[in-house]
Amino acid sequence: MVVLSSATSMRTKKTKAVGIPVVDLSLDRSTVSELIVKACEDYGFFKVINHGVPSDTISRLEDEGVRFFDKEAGDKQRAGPANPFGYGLKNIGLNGDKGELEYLLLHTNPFSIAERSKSISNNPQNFSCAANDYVESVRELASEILELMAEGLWFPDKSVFSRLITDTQSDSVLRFNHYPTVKNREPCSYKDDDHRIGFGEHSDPQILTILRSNDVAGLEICLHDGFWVPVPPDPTQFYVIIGDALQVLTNGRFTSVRHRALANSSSRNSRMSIMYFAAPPVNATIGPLHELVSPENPSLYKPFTWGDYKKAAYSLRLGDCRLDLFKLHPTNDQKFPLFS
Ligand SMILES: C=C1C[C@]23C[C@@]1(O)CC[C@H]2[C@@]12CC[C@H](O)[C@@](C)(C(=O)O1)[C@H]2[C@@H]3C(=O)O
Ligand SMILES: O=C(O)CCC(=O)C(=O)O
Ligand SMILES: [Fe+2]
Repeated sequence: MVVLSSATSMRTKKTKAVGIPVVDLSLDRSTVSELIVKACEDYGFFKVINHGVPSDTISRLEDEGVRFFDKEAGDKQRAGPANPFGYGLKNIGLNGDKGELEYLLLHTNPFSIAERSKSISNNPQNFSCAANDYVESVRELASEILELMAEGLWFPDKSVFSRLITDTQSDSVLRFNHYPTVKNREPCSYKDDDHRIGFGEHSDPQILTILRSNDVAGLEICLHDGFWVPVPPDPTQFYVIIGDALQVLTNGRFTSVRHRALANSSSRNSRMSIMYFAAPPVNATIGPLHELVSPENPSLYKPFTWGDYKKAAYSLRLGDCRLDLFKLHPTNDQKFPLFS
């Protein structure tokens, strides 16, 4: 099943009908695992339906997010500045990237959530509880999807990916992005050609991302041929984004999709998205799995720890191709020198 959308090339501005894959998790396991592998190879992105996350778990966290972003600027600033965790306004990361948004970035460790919630909410216990329940539910969903991927790739060990994110030391992150409505004539912090950018083009560094938004559009993904495809918002379902670490683990068989969020200029309502970035522990080694390496498919990346990769990500700009730093067979057009 696919949802139809239209794609625009940055250069030609041509559009074409494009189907974003939809995976129904209630179908039989072997069909689901095949569909997921195909979506990961072709798009690095898909939508899941019948995902099993309770609607009440979603709405409780959504309400907490709305309550926070509705606060006075000064109150929100008590939870900032984002360094990288906390409340951020227009500044993304530590190297000068900007976008038309405000956000909250939290580590998913329950102690860290409990500490942060004191500056986020007037009822910190409610916030912590909603965030922990949500994290637990989407972690289960992410773990199920990773097991289905391993099955679809015919790996004997079906938890080869999932155990990286279910580890108690997992470095996973929860993010709320809020894109206020900007009128087209208002000055804009970040503009790329004709686009007012909410969150600029990038790939996610982690293993995978589970994204959900309210019913306001803005997210776009980039296809292998360079066309940008708007993703129709669907508040009841989740989108899955393949991250760089999964690209490496699968030796390039799955590709991390580049995506962006356009600033919210056409809608009367503001857009809010919530992302769970599923990551391994900081000291976990990420490298191509031996099942996907052969003389015909030599290893494309040198192994690194998740900690090394995060360090590289935070030393670069949002749109940089940080995976190039870890390629084993660099080409001349690469942007960065390799680490020695
Ligand atoms: C500019 C940056 C923001 C980011 C860290 C980075 O240096 C490059 C990767 C960015 C990203 C994209 C996905 C997630 O939103 C994020 C939390 C992550 O892990 O990597 C952000 C980082 C951030 O906003 O701190
Ligand atoms: O807000 C969105 O829809 C996407 C944001 C995103 O890609 C990110 O925070 O990494
Ligand atoms: Fe992202």
